[in-house]
Parts: sequence; structure tokens; C-alpha cells
Amino acid sequence: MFIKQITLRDYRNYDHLALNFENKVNVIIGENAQGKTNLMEAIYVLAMAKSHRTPKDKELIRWDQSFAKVKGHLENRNGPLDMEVVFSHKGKKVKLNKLEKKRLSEYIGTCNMVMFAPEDLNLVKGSPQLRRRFLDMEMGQINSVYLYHLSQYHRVLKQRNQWLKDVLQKKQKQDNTMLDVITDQLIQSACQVLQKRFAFVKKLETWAKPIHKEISRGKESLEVKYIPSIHVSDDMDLSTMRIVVEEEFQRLRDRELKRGTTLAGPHRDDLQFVVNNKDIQVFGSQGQQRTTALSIKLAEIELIYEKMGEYPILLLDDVLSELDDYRQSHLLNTIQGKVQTFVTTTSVNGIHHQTLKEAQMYEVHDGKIEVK
Ligand SMILES: Nc1ncnc2c1ncn2[C@@H]1O[C@H](COP(=O)(O)OP(=O)(O)OP(=O)(O)O)[C@@H](O)[C@H]1O
Repeated sequence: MFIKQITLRDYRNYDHLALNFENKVNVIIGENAQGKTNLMEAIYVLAMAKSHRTPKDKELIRWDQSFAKVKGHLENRNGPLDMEVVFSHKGKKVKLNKLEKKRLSEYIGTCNMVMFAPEDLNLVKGSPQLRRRFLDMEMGQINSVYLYHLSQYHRVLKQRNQWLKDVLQKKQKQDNTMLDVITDQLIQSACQVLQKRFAFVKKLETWAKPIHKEISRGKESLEVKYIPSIHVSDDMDLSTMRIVVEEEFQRLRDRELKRGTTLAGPHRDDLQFVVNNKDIQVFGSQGQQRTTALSIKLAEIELIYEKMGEYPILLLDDVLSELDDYRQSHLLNTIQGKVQTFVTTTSVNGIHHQTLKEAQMYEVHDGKIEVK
């Protein structure tokens, strides 16, 4: 899969932009605050209908304008494909081959993308929220059933939390039958989300293990574990899992009523990265944490290929210079010739690799881009 052309209209600091890309490495060079990340974000938005750096769609609209549009002309294994996302103050609209899709789940997943930005280097040592977001974004684009259950889960969770809060603040009478009904709905979606996350993490580990071994020059062995807040495990079938989750919610009921919030479930879970039997969030060096983040990203590329039969598009936003020569080479060697890649950098100095020498170069200055 690759993007042949992107058009932007009033997107961040771009008023109008139409740019053609090659199915190879495309390098976007520019000084700070010229629009490099904005362009990467726009490419990401084209596939995911939301930004990787803000949950607020309105921020994407150019200041003082009423809407922002991102359009792309792509080529996948089935032929040409047109994608379009429009953000306005009323909301967003997506179109596939000029036809509007009412549900985002019918749009997301058409074009797969892997983004590697400096904040991804925090995947290991950052907050659990970051790792959950990573799981949800990556799984959502290759598994629409997961996306469906996840959105159900969040919808019911919000409702349940509101109910618990209202009871705590005495705005609502405590009605246990009502709580039972909402809890039952929550458990149903929670078990679906949990089962799919367990399966994804297992696959991710299978791919990441050998990649990690190679980047660490055979010295380290990586394990990736899903850490649930409820004592369920990946060998449980759905009905066993359900019983365990139900019991946990029974046990937590009084505490939840006192605290006014839902205390366990997929929204409280985490991922753990273990290298040579040590949790590297706690014990890992910065280098080990980077190697792990890179292995996970490279594993994702392979996982998407396995699941979708096509390589995703790779976005490397200001991240090459954060990796040492060996990790850089490993990354570039892996993607060479098979993955359309976008790289942003303030300078190509220090990036020595054949791939970059053969890349298409673009220069960005104040929301305008020139092909070099
Ligand atoms: N909604 C918006 N409307 C207009 N301009 C915006 C909007 N949002 C951000 N900008 C501007 O876009 C500019 C470029 O931002 P961008 O994040 O793309 O920089 P960059 O080229 O990646 O720089 P760096 O190397 O520092 O990351 C910033 O000056 C910012 O003020």
C-alpha cells in the first residue's frame, strides 16, 4: 500500500497543499515549526481519522478557518483508492472512494499505518495509559470487531462511572438492579476486549522477539506480557473469563460505591516488557528501552503484513536522529524496498544510509513544500 498524492486544505499551518509521493522513502526536511510534524500528522489522520497527538479534532483546523480537509490518492493491492477526512466545528466526515461512510469503523483499517515518533520511545517507561492507547490504536486498525467492542466498553464504562458518581453525590438513589444491568453490559464488552488484547499481545511478542534479539546482537531475550487488573489469563475461554470478572466486580462493589468509579477492567490494564527476566520499565537502561520500542514498531509492520496481506505505511517523525547508527541501519534495512516510508528531520547530517541517498527529498518552509 502506498500514498501517491495528498491534498491538504486549511490543515494546521497549510492553507493549500498538493504533493505527490514515491513508493519508497520520502524525506521531509525543515527547520523547527515549519510544518514537518503537521504533514506527518495529516498522513496519519488520512488513515486513522484522528491525530496521534491530540484527541481534539478542532486543533487540526487552520486558525480562523471553518474546516480542514485531508484527501489522499492511494494504491493498494486491489487498485486505486481515494480517502478523505473533513473536520469542521460540527464534527468530522469520512469518505472512501467519494462515498461517505457513516461509521468510522467502515473507514479505519482501509489504510494501515505505523507511526514512530519520539513519544513512542516512552512506550516502555511512560504511563500505562500510553501503552493502552498503543494497543487500542494498533489493534483498532486491523480488527474492526475489536474497535466495536472497545467503543461499547467505553460507552458503558462512562455510563457506569456517571451512575456511581451520582449515587456517591446523592443525586441518584442506589438501585442495585440498575447497577447489575450496567455491570453485566460492561462485563460482556470487557471480556471481548480482554480476549482480543491477549491474542494480539501474544502475536506481537512472537514477531518482536526475534527482531529484538537481532537488534540486541543476540544478547537479550524479550517477553511482552499483558497485565490485566482482574486476575484473568490468556488460556481462559470466554465463559470462564466471564465468571472471574463477575466475581471481581462483586468483590469490588462496596469500594466502587464508596469511590464513585469503576476500579477494574481493561481501562486499568497494562503491558509489561521483560528483557532477560527483568522488567525493563523499572530496570532497563535507556538503550534497552529504545531497542524494545523499536522492536515493537518493527513487529507491528510484520504483524500488519501477516494479517492484511500488505505492508503498512511507515511514518518516522523526527525519530531517526534519536537512534544510534546500528539501530538506524537495522530499521532502514528492514523496511528497504517494501514499505513506503516518510521520514522527517531537521537535517540529514548524521543519517548515513543508502536508503536515504536514494530517497525522494522535500523541503518544508512555513507551510509550503518544495520537491528537491
Ligand atoms: N491549527 C493551526 N493553525 C495554524 N497553524 C498551526 C495550527 N496548529 C499548529 N500550527 C503551527 O504549525 C507550525 C508547525 O508545526 P509542526 O509541529 O509541524 O513543526 P515541525 O516542522 O515538525 O517542527 P519541529 O521540528 O520543531 O517539531 C507551528 O508553528 C504551529 O504554531
